[in-house]
Amino acid sequence: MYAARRIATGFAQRRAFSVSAKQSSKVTVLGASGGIGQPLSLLLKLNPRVSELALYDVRGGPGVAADISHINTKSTVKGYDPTPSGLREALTGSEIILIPAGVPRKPGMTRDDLFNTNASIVRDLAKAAAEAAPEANLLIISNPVNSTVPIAAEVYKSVGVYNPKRMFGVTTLDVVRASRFISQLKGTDPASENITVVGGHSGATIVPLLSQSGYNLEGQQLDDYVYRVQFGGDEVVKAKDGAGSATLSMAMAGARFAESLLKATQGQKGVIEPTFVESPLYKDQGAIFFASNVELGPNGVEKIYPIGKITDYEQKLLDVAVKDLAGNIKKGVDFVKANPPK
Ligand SMILES: NC(=O)C1=CN([C@@H]2O[C@H](COP(=O)(O)OP(=O)(O)OC[C@H]3O[C@@H](n4cnc5c(N)ncnc54)[C@H](O)[C@@H]3O)[C@@H](O)[C@H]2O)C=CC1
Ligand SMILES: O=C([O-])CC(=O)C(=O)O
Repeated sequence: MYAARRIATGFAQRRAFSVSAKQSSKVTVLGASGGIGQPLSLLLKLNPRVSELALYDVRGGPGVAADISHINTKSTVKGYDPTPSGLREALTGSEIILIPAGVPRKPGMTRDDLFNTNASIVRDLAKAAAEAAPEANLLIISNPVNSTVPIAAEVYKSVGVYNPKRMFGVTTLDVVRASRFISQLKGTDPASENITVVGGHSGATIVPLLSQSGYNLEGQQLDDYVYRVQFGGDEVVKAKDGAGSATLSMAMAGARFAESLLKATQGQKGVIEPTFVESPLYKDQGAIFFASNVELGPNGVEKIYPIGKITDYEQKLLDVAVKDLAGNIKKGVDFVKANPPK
């Protein structure tokens, strides 16, 4: 299965790789019993780069861990009780912390409608992570990502341990969708597609840069493609009809991003993934965080790539995205200022 996933990873390093640096890593999932948390934990258990898997949730963490622990791969798996000490133990010594904790959308909702519930969940989990594992890489999946990442950053600042190189919003699903959708239009192999998607992770803030992959869709076909990438999440929300949003494709995307980070922390060079990080690219317009291609390294963010050459059409999309993003980011920052973690 992992071999198949590696092939499906557009950014995968294709050359043979001999692991030179450390090969063991503790990975923690907060929200491990959820729709994303369970398949994500399963995929992490199948990843030989993970040596220890810590599963925490406000309900059901130990059960999911017991189940996954029977899979015959080497890593150890432990579920933790939903107590402050359980959370602390799950986090201590962790190198990568993934947070898919929080409520998903129902039809008719935007991701921003999740803010009221998920902002405080992410704030409190980020506080625990900042205290128990300040050096770990924090990968935030909980929506609205455009605001939850700034929330976590503010919390880390309040604890005095913020390192922008180690805080990531997971936007990989947008790239996965962009690659799949173009392959459906063009009859290509989706595993070979590598569409750059920049901006943020909701609606108009998601900007696929199709021209950079040499594609030249026009008119309605281009509009439809862009809309599908921007609102791909809504397709799933509508189809699930009240039972949540994307979970399985998100688990794949989260596992892919974690795998890339593990490769980079374990010594591999040239690992590039798009991700939402503190970024200089549109800082002057208030978008302190921005998703673009990022080279990962042993210390997290190694290099943030510039946007590069884009069409006028893409520039217009980008202008809208940056404006929306600035508002989403400010909302997250203001939330922590008004409601600091306890
Ligand atoms: N970044 C992205 O591309 C995507 C993000 N998402 C987001 O991921 C989040 C999770 O989605 P699902 O897994 O479908 O939801 P879910 O409701 O199935 O699972 C969420 C889990 O979080 C747990 N939880 C809630 N509060 C917690 C806390 N304080 N500590 C630990 N665990 C806690 C719940 O018990 C539950 O098991 C949502 O906010 C959703 O919008 C979903 C798809 C894609
Ligand atoms: O649409 C949602 O609410 C979940 C999500 O972020 C996605 O599927 O991209």
